[in-house]
Amino acid sequence: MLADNGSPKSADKLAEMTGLEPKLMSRWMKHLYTAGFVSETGPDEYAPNGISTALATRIAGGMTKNCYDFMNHVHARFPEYMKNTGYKNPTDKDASPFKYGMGTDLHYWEWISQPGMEEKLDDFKAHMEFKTLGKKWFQSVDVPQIFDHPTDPSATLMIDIGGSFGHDIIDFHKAFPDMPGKLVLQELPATINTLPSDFPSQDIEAQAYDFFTPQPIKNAKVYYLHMILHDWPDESCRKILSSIIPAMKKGHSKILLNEIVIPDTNASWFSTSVDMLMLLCHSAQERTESDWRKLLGSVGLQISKIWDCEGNPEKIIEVELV
Ligand SMILES: C[S@@+](CC[C@H](N)C(=O)[O-])C[C@H]1O[C@@H](n2cnc3c(N)ncnc32)[C@H](O)[C@@H]1O
Repeated sequence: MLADNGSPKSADKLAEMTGLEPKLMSRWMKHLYTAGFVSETGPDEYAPNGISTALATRIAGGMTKNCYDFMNHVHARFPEYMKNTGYKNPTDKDASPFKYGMGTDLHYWEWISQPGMEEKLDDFKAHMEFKTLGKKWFQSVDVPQIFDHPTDPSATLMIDIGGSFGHDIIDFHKAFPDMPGKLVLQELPATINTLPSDFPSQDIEAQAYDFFTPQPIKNAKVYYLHMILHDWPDESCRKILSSIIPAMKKGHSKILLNEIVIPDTNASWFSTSVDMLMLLCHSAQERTESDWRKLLGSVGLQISKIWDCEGNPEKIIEVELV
């Protein structure tokens, strides 16, 4: 649809360009118009609108495919899953709606990291980039205060644990190129092994690491986890946090959780939509402030501050050893 500067095209023309049978294209385009995805410019003639133009980009298109493509199998079988599990709140990562719907024994991350899933992993990567297109967390908090005005270039400034393909830590480095200290991206080997050769390895170290194993980098200033714990039920979150705690230096190290905090009333559609996605993919959840305090307290951590991030649903939760 975007060819020739998005000029209006007949359904027949679109059929010719894509190989669809013209009658099918005509029926389809009428429906896409009623659903708000395209503009109708005449009888059986259409042009892209803002939505179709955005969906044609790698980032918005990949995000949409990641949420709906194979996940439609999970949505379709969810009522059956609920019936079989007695309509209980799913909290078992080994018996998630995803596993049931996809008919797989693999957890979401194992499934999407398999050989042959490169395109789906790329859609996931696009989804992660999409959700950080707006204002970044470090643009709406007092960064020097959080990092306690660092001065030692040989110390580890921040580790982005489960940082996907590095988009957050790369952007942080661009925003604070002169802040002293090392930056590290930690991720599963399937992701680290596919980092582009131009990954800024001189400035940011990339390390293959499973966050259920002991954190190898001790005394870092900040252990940053962006939308990690929301992928896991409480029991798994306790294991992830417990793998970091022995590496932390009391009075120095912090964990920064960049996570949704669901308010007690008037939650946003974004927060509850992501909550439903976490339920389906991982038997996991978004959390309220009291959920966070309870979870963190159960492993000997405490919240020192929650930064509102100018109303963004994703907050910065500053966490220290008790
Ligand atoms: C929801 S994504 C968040 C990615 C990134 N932090 C962001 O917010 O854009 C969760 C990430 O955790 C990574 N992950 C899952 N299991 C992991 C494990 N056991 N060890 C390390 N990373 C893991 C996934 O590969 C994925 O990139």
